[in-house]
Amino acid sequence: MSSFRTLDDLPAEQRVLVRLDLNSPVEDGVVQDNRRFSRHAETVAELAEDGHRVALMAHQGRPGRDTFVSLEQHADILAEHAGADVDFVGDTFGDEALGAVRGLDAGDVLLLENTRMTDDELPEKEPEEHADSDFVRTLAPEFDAYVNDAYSAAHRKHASLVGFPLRLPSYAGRVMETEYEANTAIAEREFDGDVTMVVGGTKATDVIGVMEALDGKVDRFLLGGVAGELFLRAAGYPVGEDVDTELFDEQWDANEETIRSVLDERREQVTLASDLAYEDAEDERAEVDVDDIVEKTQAFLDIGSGTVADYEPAIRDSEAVFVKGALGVFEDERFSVGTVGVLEAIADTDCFSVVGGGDTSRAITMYGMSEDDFSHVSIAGGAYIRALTGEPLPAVELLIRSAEREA
Ligand SMILES: Nc1ncnc2c1ncn2[C@@H]1O[C@H](COP(=O)(O)OP(=O)(O)OP(=O)(O)O)[C@@H](O)[C@H]1O
Ligand SMILES: O=C(O)[C@H](O)COP(=O)(O)O
Repeated sequence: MSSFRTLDDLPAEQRVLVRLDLNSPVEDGVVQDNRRFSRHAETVAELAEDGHRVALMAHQGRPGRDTFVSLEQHADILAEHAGADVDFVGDTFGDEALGAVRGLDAGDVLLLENTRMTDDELPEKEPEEHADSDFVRTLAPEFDAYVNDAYSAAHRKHASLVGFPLRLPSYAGRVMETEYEANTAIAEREFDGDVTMVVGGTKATDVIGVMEALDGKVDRFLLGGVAGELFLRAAGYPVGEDVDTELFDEQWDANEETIRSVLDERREQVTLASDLAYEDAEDERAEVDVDDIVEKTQAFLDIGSGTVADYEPAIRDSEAVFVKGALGVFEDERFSVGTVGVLEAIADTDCFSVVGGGDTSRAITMYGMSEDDFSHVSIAGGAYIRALTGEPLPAVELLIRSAEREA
């Protein structure tokens, strides 16, 4: 299906420059382990075991943010998952980095410093301009091949993602390969039965855009989270407004027209929550039917159990289910009923299933579900959204161009 080359095509004994996406939550300066490490570790271990000399590039945070830190801790976490040593050099492409790269032996792995610490990385430029930057022109001649495994950053036109494939024969890593195939399935594959999309989370603008773009590809949308409340508002219920939050009003203004047109044109495809959950005066979970809500006086933090029961048969009857966004604030166990109930219903079927979004996929681990019960659990956020809508990903395009050039 994909028209880029993969590690199966990589010649032996290469000096490989590999782009990973290890961008992670950072709490009080401590980098938090997550799925991105365990997934990329497989690509890294394979390259090392095959005897290549491996230099890794990755980014963390953005300049000016608390999460903008060195990759020193990332090297240790990655090493643990890969079961191999991962050396670290605190330099991106200066003399220190070049010295460490030249010192690599077969099977060695080295992580270079945060790519966003060089000024050449971040400007959104055309690939040709990036390929001409000092960063790319200095590092590329040290390598025989470039491997991009950073599917979750593939929507960015940054030097380490789009510059190197113009200078080196380029290949997709294992994460890139699997993510690409699973996430484009909704746009590319024909399913015999119904395709269902579960839509929730806080980024309503993103998911409403997906709903609009997937007209014709999805038979049924099951709604929750912020988008779910905005749709209820459009359907005439007194919800979907901010009460001590900043999640609703702005996104309502930005999306009201689209929401109304989706409801007007495709009402039968959109299933709205029939009940919602909130925190009562005793700090317990309480539920209310949407028909009984007179005024929104406090936040709704989950879909209700009646809604979960409505959604389960729809999931059971589906051929494919795609998830984007959690149906409630699942991080608080009291409000995990919707997200966990729907994920468990998906896990119980043998439909083709993809769970996307960094936050949402965390619920699988948090509540003891097994990743193996889903066809694919994506580690991508923005790139997943773009894949669902069929928008091309610049870094993937460059891998395809490299394959065409070398053919
Ligand atoms: N009703 C709600 N009110 C407030 N927050 C909610 C509600 N429902 C879900 N959430 C929150 O949505 C978050 C997940 O949504 P988000 O839009 O970030 O999606 P994601 O696709 O998982 O992540 P990302 O795109 O960041 O990788 C969860 O952390 C959850 O707490
Ligand atoms: O975490 C992500 O979604 C990717 O690494 C992209 O990061 P960015 O949004 O800071 O470019």
